[in-house]
Amino acid sequence: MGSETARELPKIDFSGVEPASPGTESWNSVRAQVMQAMESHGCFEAIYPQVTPELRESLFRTAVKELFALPLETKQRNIHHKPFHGYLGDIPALDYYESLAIVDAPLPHATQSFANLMWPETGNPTFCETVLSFSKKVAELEGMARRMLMEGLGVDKYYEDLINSTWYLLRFAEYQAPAQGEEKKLGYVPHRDTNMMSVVCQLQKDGLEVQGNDGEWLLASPSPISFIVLAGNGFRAWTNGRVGAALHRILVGGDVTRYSVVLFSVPKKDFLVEAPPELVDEDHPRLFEPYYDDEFVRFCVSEEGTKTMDTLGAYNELIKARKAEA
Ligand SMILES: O=C(O)CCC(=O)C(=O)O
Ligand SMILES: [Fe+2]
Repeated sequence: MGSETARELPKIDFSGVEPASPGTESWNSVRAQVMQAMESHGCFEAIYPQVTPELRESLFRTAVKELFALPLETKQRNIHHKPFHGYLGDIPALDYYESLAIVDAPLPHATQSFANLMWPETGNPTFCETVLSFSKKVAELEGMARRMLMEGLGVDKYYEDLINSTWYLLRFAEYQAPAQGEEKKLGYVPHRDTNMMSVVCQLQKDGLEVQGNDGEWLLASPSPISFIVLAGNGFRAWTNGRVGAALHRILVGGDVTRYSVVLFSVPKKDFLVEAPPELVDEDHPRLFEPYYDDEFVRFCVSEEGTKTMDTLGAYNELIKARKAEA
């Protein structure tokens, strides 16, 4: 016994907790599970029926479908100056992958201007309504998980500051099925997210895999009411390594095209990612030099950054070397 259970991601039920309920018994019990899962795996599966299966269905069957069916030139209007914040397609090593992103998705004007760009004649009100209610609810889940972790680490006094210093990016991705009969292919290379936390929603059961501590890949298999919550390098740095960033990848196989919608919490441009003093002491020396997310992302897409699996570690060495030179 045990071994099969241990191969699954920790599963945590958020159905009884609400953003306004810190301190309740159910909040505290979920918080203990979140702490344990994040410290051991850097991720967990969240059961979260607050996003109903109906909302998920309309997101994937209507909004996402309509979006990817647009002509390539239209999708390419989704431009953003920061790498990985706009349209992505035709990327070497990501042969099956295409994606679009909305910066500040939970804000009505941001989703509306994205829709105006994609559907200039109508602004697609149904798309906006679905995407807005989805991203607002998922942002609440991210906020609760982040708050619980901060409480668990004794640094929740920074919660409001941190929420005000991050914004949300919503990314829609399509992974083409490889030719029929072929074996599974890498849809997205193994990586750790650069941002604070990511919440993955997928319609199909498989695709996303997370590396366990023993190096084995664990298949995430969320249900129609669950999500995968992953800690990224931003949160790893901010928590001085108390929370590890989950290494993950996407495998695609069979003849079903995979779709995902992921909400990322991202440090704002002027926010210095730096562990608070409460998380640094003799037993926990400071692991990472303070940095700005934009510069870290630029490093991650550079030749040097793409050569390493531990982007944060390599970037940190670079900052230290630059400081020593100065
Ligand atoms: O598409 C997914 O499910 C996740 C992709 C991913 O890991 C990412 O965009 O960082
Ligand atoms: Fe990722």
